[in-house]
Amino acid sequence: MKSYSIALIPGDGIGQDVTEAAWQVLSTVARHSGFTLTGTPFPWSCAFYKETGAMMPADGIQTLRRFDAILLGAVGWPAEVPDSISLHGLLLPIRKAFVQYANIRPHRLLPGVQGPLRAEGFDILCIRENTEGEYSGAGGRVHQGTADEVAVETSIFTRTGVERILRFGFEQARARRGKLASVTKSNAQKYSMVFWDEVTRELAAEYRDVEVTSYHIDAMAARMVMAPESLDVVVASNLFGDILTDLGAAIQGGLGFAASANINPGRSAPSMFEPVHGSAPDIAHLGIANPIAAIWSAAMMLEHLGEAAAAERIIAAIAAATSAGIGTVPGRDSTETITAAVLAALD
Ligand SMILES: NC(=O)c1ccc[n+]([C@@H]2O[C@H](COP(=O)([O-])OP(=O)(O)OC[C@H]3O[C@@H](n4cnc5c(N)ncnc54)[C@H](O)[C@@H]3O)[C@@H](O)[C@H]2O)c1
Ligand SMILES: O=C(O)[C@H](O)[C@@H](O)C(=O)O
Ligand SMILES: [K+]
Ligand SMILES: [Mn+2]
Repeated sequence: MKSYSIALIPGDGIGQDVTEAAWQVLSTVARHSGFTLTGTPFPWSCAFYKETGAMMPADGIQTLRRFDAILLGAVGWPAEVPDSISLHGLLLPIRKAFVQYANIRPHRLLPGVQGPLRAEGFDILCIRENTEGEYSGAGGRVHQGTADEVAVETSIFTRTGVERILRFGFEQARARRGKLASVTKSNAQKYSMVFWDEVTRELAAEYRDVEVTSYHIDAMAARMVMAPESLDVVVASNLFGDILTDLGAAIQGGLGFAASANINPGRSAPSMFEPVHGSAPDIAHLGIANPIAAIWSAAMMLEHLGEAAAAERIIAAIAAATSAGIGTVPGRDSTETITAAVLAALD
């Protein structure tokens, strides 16, 4: 029997609630599908930071490397640890060290879910560059606390990084409806984003079957609201992709529905699967977090591991639950009720 070893990092706040739900679903689907999953939990989080002074141990990356995949909840507890420390201490080092350069985030309405838009038939795949750009962490501060204070933070765009994410986008578009939207702000950012547009045009010559259009980020934000059906695959830099995918989550009914996969396409290291949302301190441990985003992310993990049929079973079970009206009204159904409905649909 095939067996997969999964590193579980529930993290903070509702990350813990939804990872528990996703693991229940994974365990059930594995039982029905003829493979085994072994989960090894890691308590790396803001609480761990408070105890040890680090978000993960010094050999954390080395420890994770031997797993087939990582399932993560959310990282951040801003009341106690600055977000810049928690993000740069756990999530970003994993994405970078494991070359998870493609952050894939699907945005579509599940059956029974009423989004805020009149549009219903959209099916967007956002692909966010996940290792460099605005998240490079290159910068510094001088004269801190004085009137002469200076803060600099430089975006870094490399040909390797830009080309590989665009190529990934073209490939996804080719496998879907053949349309790629490349998002920049090359009117204002005249070096990095002009470079991104140039590489887009270079690759377009190789992918003549894909219809590629370049948009500015501001226009894309409006388009996702006004004409989401006009979009297929959307590829963007790290920060632009981050922002657009919370917008994507909003048009699909909320952050409780938005799944994501941090993929290492070359498979030289494990990929990581997590909902788009954060630790939601406002609802943490109240038992009302929507686990669907995390469960959908778990399905993306199975698909990546080669268990496509089991992944489809999970997506179908989520759809069965939402079709029956479970989890479709924000805040109404408990995490437990929604999880139970998905589990029941798997049986
Ligand atoms: N990838 C990650 O781990 C990740 C992502 C985003 C934010 N964060 C961190 O999480 C913390 C909180 O950030 P934030 O408040 O900006 O964003 P957030 O995504 O945690 O929450 C935004 C809003 O959406 C709601 N929400 C989010 N997920 C939900 C769910 N599953 N069900 C129901 N409602 C849900 C929250 O209650 C909140 O009102 C910060 O520390 C931030 O840095 C981490
Ligand atoms: O990448 C980020 O900015 C955060 O982890 C989070 O907002 C996300 O979208 O993953
Ligand atoms: K998350
Ligand atoms: Mn985000």
